[in-house]
Order: sequence, then structure tokens, then C-alpha cells
Amino acid sequence: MASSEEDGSVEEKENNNKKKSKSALAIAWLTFYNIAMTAGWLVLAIAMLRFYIQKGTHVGLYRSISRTLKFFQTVALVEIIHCAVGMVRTSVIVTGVQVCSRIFMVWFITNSIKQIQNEESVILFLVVWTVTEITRYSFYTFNLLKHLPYFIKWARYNMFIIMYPIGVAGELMTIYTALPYVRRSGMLSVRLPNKYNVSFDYYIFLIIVMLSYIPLFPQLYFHMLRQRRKVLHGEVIVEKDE
Ligand SMILES: CCCCCCCCCCCCC[C@@H](O)CC(=O)SCCNC(=O)CCNC(=O)[C@H](O)C(C)(C)COP(=O)(O)OP(=O)(O)OC[C@H]1O[C@@H](n2cnc3c(N)ncnc32)[C@H](O)[C@@H]1OP(=O)(O)O
Repeated sequence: MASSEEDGSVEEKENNNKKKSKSALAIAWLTFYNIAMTAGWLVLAIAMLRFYIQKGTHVGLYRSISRTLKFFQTVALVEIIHCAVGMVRTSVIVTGVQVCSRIFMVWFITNSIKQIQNEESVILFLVVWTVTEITRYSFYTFNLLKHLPYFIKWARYNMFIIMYPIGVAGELMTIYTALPYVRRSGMLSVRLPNKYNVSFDYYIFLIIVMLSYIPLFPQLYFHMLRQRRKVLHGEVIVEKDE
């Protein structure tokens, strides 16, 4: 009896150790990930600033930073995995919408439609994304290291109030500007007749994407407002299953 109790406690200890080492591994990974992402977005910020100071114009800025932007924004897909495996306490859907809409903007809008790369709206969302991501990833890093300066916490849960709508405005204006080029070129569209008997109109798809901001964006915005109340004002929020 005593020995089986002992066995039980040894097993329990082992399980606890496993859990501990797993979470330590997760913390190590997240710390590395957040530091790398903070650095990546800082590199982007510096590159954009240098370009503008040297050239005195935003024309050509997107092209000069596009590789770095594509790399770091695409890597953010990992965040969906973080949520899916329970490494972070965030909804997969909320993160999925946030990350996929960014990936879509980068790869299927700005990267694919060269004519719009010098639009001011592109610079608008790029600047907003960059400021937001430097704040967000440094918030996660310092939080994991348990040395979170209040101004970073404050910035993380206040700046989005203004930044989110500005970023969304930049994205929507960019898609809107892209519409005539997409219509004229017929890019990424599949016309009938073809052997698979399917058709796809990228122009219509973009209009649907723009419309989908109406139901989706408020959900992300209200999610952040709830996070703000929880973190800054200590409110206990009962989340519905998302
Ligand atoms: C195929 C075509 C698709 C087209 C779809 C079109 C519709 C799109 C509509 C939406 C448009 C969005 C546009 C957007 O791109 C515009 C902008 O971004 S503008 C710039 C302003 N943006 C922001 O401020 C972004 C705000 N959003 C976010 O921060 C996140 O992305 C979000 C997932 C929305 C919220 O984050 P989260 O729920 O994680 O909140 P918290 O930060 O408070 O964290 C919660 C807990 O999780 C821990 N956590 C999360 N991630 C990490 C990490 N990487 N490392 C460590 N820890 C992490 C965090 O610490 C919290 O833990 P705890 O609760 O234990 O403290």
C-alpha cells in the first residue's frame, strides 16, 4: 500500500515535472520568438525611417522593405499554432483573422499589384503595423521576463484604440485603389469556359473581403477593449467560446 502510494506520488511528480519542463520550453520558445519579432519590426522601422530621411519621399519605400516585411509578417502564422496548441491563451479564430488578413494584404494585394505600392495608404498601414508590432512583441517579451515597464503595458492596451481604425482605413483604401487594376488585368481570376468548369473573379472577391471588415473588425476591436479592461483595470471578464 505504502509503496503504491509512493509510486503514485513519484508518478505525479514525474507528470508535474513533465508539465513544468514543457511550460519552461514553451516560455523559452515564446521569449525567443517575441525577441526575434521585436527585432524584425524594429529593423523595418529603422529601414523605413532611413529611406524617408535619405530620399525625402515615400516613393520606392515599399519596394525597399518588402522582403523583410514579407518575411516577418509571414512568420506570424506561427501565432495561430501557438493558440491551437494552447501555448498562449488567445482564441485561434481571433488570431487567425488578424494574421490572415495581414498575410492577405502583404502577399495578395501589395506584393501582387505593383501599381499600388507607392500609394500613401500603403505607408499608412505599414507605419501603423510597425508601431503596433514593436509595442506588442516587446510587451509579450517583457511580460515573459517578468519585468514589464508600465509604459509598454499602457501603450499595448491604449494605442490600439487609435491605431486599429487607422490601420484598417489604410488597408481598405489600398484594396479600393487596387480594384481598377485588378478589373483591367483580370489577375488571379479564372474565366469560363475551362476544363474544370469553375470561375473565380478576384475583383468580386476583393469587394467581399472589403465588406467582411464590417462584421470582423468590430470583433477584434471589442476583443482588445475587453483585454484592456482586464489588464489595465483588473476586470474579470467571462469570455464566451469564440
Ligand atoms: C483570406 C482573406 C481574409 C480577409 C479577412 C478580412 C477581414 C479582416 C478584418 C480585420 C482587420 C484587421 C486589420 C489589422 O491588420 C489592422 C491592424 O492591425 S492595424 C494596427 C493595430 N493593430 C493592433 O493593435 C493589433 C491588435 N491585435 C492583437 O494584438 C492580436 O492580434 C489579437 C489576436 C487581436 C489580440 O491579442 P491577444 O488576444 O493575444 O491579447 P493579449 O495581447 O492581451 O494576450 C492574451 C494572452 O496571450 C498571451 N500571448 C499572446 N501572444 C503571445 C506571445 N506571442 N507571447 C507570449 N504571450 C502571448 C498574452 O500574454 C496573454 O496572456 P495572459 O492572458 O496569460 O496574460
